[in-house]
Amino acid sequence: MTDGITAMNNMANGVLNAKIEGLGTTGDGVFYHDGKTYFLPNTLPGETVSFRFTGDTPELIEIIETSNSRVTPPCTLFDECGGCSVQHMTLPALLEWKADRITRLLDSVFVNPPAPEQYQTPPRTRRRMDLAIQRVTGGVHIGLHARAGDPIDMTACDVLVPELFELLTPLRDVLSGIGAITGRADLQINLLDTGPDLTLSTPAPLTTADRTKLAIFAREHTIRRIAWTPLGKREIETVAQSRAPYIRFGSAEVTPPPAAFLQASKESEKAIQDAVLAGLPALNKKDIIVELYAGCGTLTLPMSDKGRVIAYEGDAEAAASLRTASGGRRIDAHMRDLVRQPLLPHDLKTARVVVLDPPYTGAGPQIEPLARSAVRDIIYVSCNPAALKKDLQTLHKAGFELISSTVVDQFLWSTEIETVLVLSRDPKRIKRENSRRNRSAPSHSDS
Ligand SMILES: C[S@@+](CC[C@H](N)C(=O)[O-])C[C@H]1O[C@@H](n2cnc3c(N)ncnc32)[C@H](O)[C@@H]1O
Repeated sequence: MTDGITAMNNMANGVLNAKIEGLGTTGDGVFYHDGKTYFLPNTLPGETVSFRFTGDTPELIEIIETSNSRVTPPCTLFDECGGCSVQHMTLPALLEWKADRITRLLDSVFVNPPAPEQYQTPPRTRRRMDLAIQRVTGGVHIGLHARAGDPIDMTACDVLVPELFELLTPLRDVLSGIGAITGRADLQINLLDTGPDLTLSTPAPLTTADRTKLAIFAREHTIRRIAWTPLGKREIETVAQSRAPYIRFGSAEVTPPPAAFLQASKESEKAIQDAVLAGLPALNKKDIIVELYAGCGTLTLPMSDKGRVIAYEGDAEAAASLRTASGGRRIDAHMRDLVRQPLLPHDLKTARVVVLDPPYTGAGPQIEPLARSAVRDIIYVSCNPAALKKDLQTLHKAGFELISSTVVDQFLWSTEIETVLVLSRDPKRIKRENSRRNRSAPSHSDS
């Protein structure tokens, strides 16, 4: 037995027992044996299991003691389709696990950080999905890329918003007749305020007949836009458009480019926007908010009611769509690659606050100049705890403390974690926040 962990060797036939001690970043149960860490899919913290090694890989035989957090996965395709790695866990327990992971991360960077607020998007609210299309005898299957091997046809889904799930049936029909789908293809679906927005990527070019079929499909299903790209390339062509599709951010209507980045659900988008707006320092309308990685304006447009936003985004089309929607508002939208050309401390001189929402890899070369700048307040929206930790360490070294954080579970039944962090190195704000926390902490006499 090692590491104080239970890995109880017992019986004949190489059968061993182990206690699951945690959940790994991909959702597999973690146990320790002979000084090594092992992962067992479909097991949960606190469970006692029996397993056997095949080579160096443990294989689950039986769950001997079941966790209270275990439930029967609601979806009939769980374990097959490649999504939802932890549907055998209750949603409250999963949110608690996510919050705990962020708590431990924050504890490793800050001294006595405040506990995170928590938000979880409801089931069947996912409005953005990248789907794999596979030609099969007699038609196509539509499923997830995440699955190893061919996609499983998505005949059930507790994640996707019903309007998009219901569209899969007619989509199978029309895509079966598309000649350009000669093998594996790709379909990005975004649900905008004007309805579904589709981007199809195919291995062969669309024929004239394909284009006609897609245009008829768009008309019959009131889909405002269908775009097309050659598989693996970025040249996007609109093949059907009745009117400009749009999504509302704040009071503005934005027409995003095809396959644009959107937060996973309308509900989680609001939770993120609310956490960002609540975390802004007191501003007057002339104050400058510098926003990095602005996308099409999810945060930009609501923030422009609070101050003047100077927004930077690396994708030219996203930046252009934000610029078009910004007309008449206090927003300057710029296309800029912040890896190749990060903003330097002197570019940030006028910023009252910086809001950043970087991609999965984190802020990379942008974080050092941000830390060296004179900016006092930062709001960091993160979709990757590992990248976040690295960036927070740099910011903490430069004097930033954590004012508050919010964990947003927007990818249900997965281990993905979105977090909004409010940071400051303004001594007055830090002091105010500490006093507020001390006042609201339960005193000993309350207990
Ligand atoms: C997580 S998304 C956030 C977008 C937006 N804040 C939102 O909530 O919709 C990250 C954004 O960073 C942009 N991005 C990725 N790499 C970049 C780079 N090197 N420079 C600037 N922007 C980049 C992506 O195009 C994407 O819009």
